[in-house]
Amino acid sequence: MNKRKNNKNRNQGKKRNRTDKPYGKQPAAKGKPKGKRPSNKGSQQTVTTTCSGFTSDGKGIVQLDGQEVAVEHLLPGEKAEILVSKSGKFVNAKLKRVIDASKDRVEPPCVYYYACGGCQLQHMSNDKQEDFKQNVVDELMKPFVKPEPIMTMEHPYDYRNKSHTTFGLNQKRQVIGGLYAQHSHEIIPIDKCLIHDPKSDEIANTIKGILKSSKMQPYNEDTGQGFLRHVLIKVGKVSGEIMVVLVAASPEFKGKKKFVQTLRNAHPEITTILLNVNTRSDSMVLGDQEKVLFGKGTITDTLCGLKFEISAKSFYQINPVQTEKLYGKAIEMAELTGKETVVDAYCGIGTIGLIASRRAGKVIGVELNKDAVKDAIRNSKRNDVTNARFYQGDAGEFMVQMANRGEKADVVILDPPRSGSDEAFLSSVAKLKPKRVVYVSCNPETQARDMKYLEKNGYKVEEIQPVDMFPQTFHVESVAKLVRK
Ligand SMILES: C[S@@+](CC[C@H](N)C(=O)[O-])C[C@H]1O[C@@H](n2cnc3c(N)ncnc32)[C@H](O)[C@@H]1O
Repeated sequence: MNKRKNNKNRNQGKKRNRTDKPYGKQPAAKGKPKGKRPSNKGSQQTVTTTCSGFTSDGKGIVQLDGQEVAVEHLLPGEKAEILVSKSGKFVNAKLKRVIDASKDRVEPPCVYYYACGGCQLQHMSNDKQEDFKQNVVDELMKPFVKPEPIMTMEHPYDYRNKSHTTFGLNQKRQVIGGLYAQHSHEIIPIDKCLIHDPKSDEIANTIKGILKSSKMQPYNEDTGQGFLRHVLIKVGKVSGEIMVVLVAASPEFKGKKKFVQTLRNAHPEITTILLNVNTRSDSMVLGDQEKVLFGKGTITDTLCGLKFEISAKSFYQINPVQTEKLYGKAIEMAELTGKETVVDAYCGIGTIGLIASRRAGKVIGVELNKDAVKDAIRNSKRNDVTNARFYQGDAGEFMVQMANRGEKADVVILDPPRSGSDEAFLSSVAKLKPKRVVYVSCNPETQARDMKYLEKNGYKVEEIQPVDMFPQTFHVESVAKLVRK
């Protein structure tokens, strides 16, 4: 397995010694007068306690009045002062000061870490992150088999091929761009995110500069005024192709020509620019309306030796280095001999199915997103694949129809969203009786739930492989092989 024990990356070697000083720029320490020891203050109270374990999202657990409470940025075994506030039955606890630090604590390499919330584990050494994720998967998979050691990443930074920057005005009405703070719509101005592809941050900073020097205003969610909401950037890590999607509140793009020209002059490496119009008030980044301003409107990248065209609205795995390991394992678990009929459910742009097609008799892909299905069909042509068909629709309904028609599937590979699959899909798998099911998941919790259903309905989990697709965050990917009993 790819262990990163010898990894000399940014936060290795910066472990702190045990000390009673506060650590880094912890959020709870912000704005508090140094050295002052607050005690009871209204419903707030400072408590000294010791962390007993982790929650599944990487927070520390402390016991308060017999109740388990989660504290961000606290590590098991650490003694700390925490600020506790109570409102009815609801207890909120924030880390104020670490008194006795864990050997696993490191200085977070990102200066925005405590304000941003996009990453949750940067205060842990890479080895500890690995242990934490392994334990999360081991714990969830206890009813099945012992998971394999997690596949980690040599350089667990700069991996995201997709970035998303939000623009707004600060209190001085200056243009800012960055990420939303956790659980809020407050923009944290950020110039560089350590898990983004560095090129995408350079481009986002250029766009911020163009906004500052033009009359274009960022969109204001409260007033509904302004134009530019977000910028989505997708980078083909192998091809070097770059897509910039300007997400605006209206299709009226004044100064469009000049904006596009200025951006292209600054970044000739951009291969396509799109305008996406999002008039919605929910948290969806992209709206339905899309217009290509420059280039072909898609980018292409290479994964596992095949070329894939990717649209703005299609899903594409965000960490291609780890995706190759994940897909390699999924294909190995499928045990294809060249004859099998394979279902690639929740197939996105067809990546897994097209890679499997080289060793299968026939591939049937199903996906809800229309643009992704178009990409999948184009991708099968682009790679001269003649034994794959892709269909648009709900995977559950599609499988019900397949089962009702008495169709055959030897292997079902599924890779649903975080919410997991559904009973329609899983009960149809049980009816179709494929020899093997390969379940790829970005949420082992829903994966375990669905595998429990499959175990009750004729399958046995034989192998589980966790993969760290999202270093520095609490998220973990898992791929499992189930065989017909
Ligand atoms: C985690 S992604 C996996 C995509 C692809 N397998 C890959 O590796 O790139 C999940 C995909 O499921 C699609 N999806 C979500 N709900 C769906 C449903 N009910 N039926 C079919 N596809 C769905 C999403 O659009 C997305 O493309």
